[in-house]
Amino acid sequence: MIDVEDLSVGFGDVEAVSDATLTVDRGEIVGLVGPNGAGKTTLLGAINGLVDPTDGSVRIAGDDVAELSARAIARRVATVPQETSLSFSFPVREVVAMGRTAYRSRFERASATDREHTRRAMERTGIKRFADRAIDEVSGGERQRVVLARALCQDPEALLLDEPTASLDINHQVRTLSLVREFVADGRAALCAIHDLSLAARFCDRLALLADGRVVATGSPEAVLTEAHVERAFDADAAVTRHPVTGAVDVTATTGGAERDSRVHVLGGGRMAARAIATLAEAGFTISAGVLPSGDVATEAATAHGVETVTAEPFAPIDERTRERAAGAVREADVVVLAGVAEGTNRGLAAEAGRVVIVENGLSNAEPRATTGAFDERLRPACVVDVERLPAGVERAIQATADPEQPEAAADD
Ligand SMILES: Nc1ncnc2c1ncn2[C@@H]1O[C@H](COP(=O)(O)OP(=O)(O)OP(=O)(O)O)[C@@H](O)[C@H]1O
Repeated sequence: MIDVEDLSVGFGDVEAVSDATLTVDRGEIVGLVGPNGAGKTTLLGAINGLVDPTDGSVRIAGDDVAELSARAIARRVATVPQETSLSFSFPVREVVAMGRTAYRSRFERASATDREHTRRAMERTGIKRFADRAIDEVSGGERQRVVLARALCQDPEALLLDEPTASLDINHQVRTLSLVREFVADGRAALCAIHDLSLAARFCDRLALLADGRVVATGSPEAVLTEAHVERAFDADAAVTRHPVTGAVDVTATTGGAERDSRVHVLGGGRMAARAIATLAEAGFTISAGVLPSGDVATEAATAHGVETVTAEPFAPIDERTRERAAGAVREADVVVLAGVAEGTNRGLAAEAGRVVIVENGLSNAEPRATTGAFDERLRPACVVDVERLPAGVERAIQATADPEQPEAAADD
């Protein structure tokens, strides 16, 4: 159904996907697993024709994607993207109905079939309750289900899903993947990038493990999720067992000793920074933080975890001595985590840091995603984290801080 052959995709000097070969047959879900930056999103982008390969080919049901129009691709493949923030404010119902645009001309009215597909997609994803609300007035997890409904409404032959469960509670994670199972049951196919290896093992028929743009293993979850594969691909210690309830392969990453020596400096503030501090502290890292506003939840979390913190009065100008103390901690850190939206001094400090990981509504290790205000372009080069060198434990702990529901309000300095 989906045939990817010797596919390579490059962005300038970066070869994001190298010589990847992969098939997804009718009736199966294939899980695409691998560390951040492995090339999963890029591979999905090449399959739905959004990204041009530098080499190789992609066929959907025998048709070469490079030779299909966008509309023809949309009738065959629907994508549930990782980034679900939509920059307009249509009602949920209309967002779902947009899945039908591949089937009619721009000014044509929705047919009875279109309406029936829209209704069924909303029913299956359980979003009817808020169908009349604006898309920017629903939570992150609800929005993710709306985007899945839009893809189902498109009635495609194949679904491409990029982290479809990332913002979902445990109930909706299982429901969503069960829906994908139902989707493939009648001979369609799904390829799903997914970070939760245990969920992947439970719901996918086969897995493809990607690392550094290459497919390093394919096969059954048991064959792919071995300790050796996981440790090599993710640079993490892993324990592979069987889940006591589901019986599926269960992967638990453990923090290796060397990672604990890393110094992490947290900039920003608010709940997101508080969670970054708590998770990193629990993972055993040496942490410093600030400049944080005194009285802020992040400052409270820092105090509770005995973190060395530079604080200043909220909204007051930051004096040079305070800034210099924070700058000293930033210089000493191996990794700087920008959690929540940092303005002014903190943004300047981040711009001076060698390696910065931005934590916002999810982790971005490569492309900075600012949720409010303009993004300071000076930060961009600093944000392209060298994944090879980023201690795996830092990355995992940071990911655990991602708040799926609420983009964090700015904690100004
Ligand atoms: N538009 C782009 N320009 C330059 N480099 C890019 C671009 N998009 C992705 N990359 C790079 O390509 C590589 C693969 O990125 P990709 O987003 O496909 O990884 P991923 O496996 O989906 O990661 P994640 O798990 O973090 O979502 C990374 O090194 C990334 O920095």
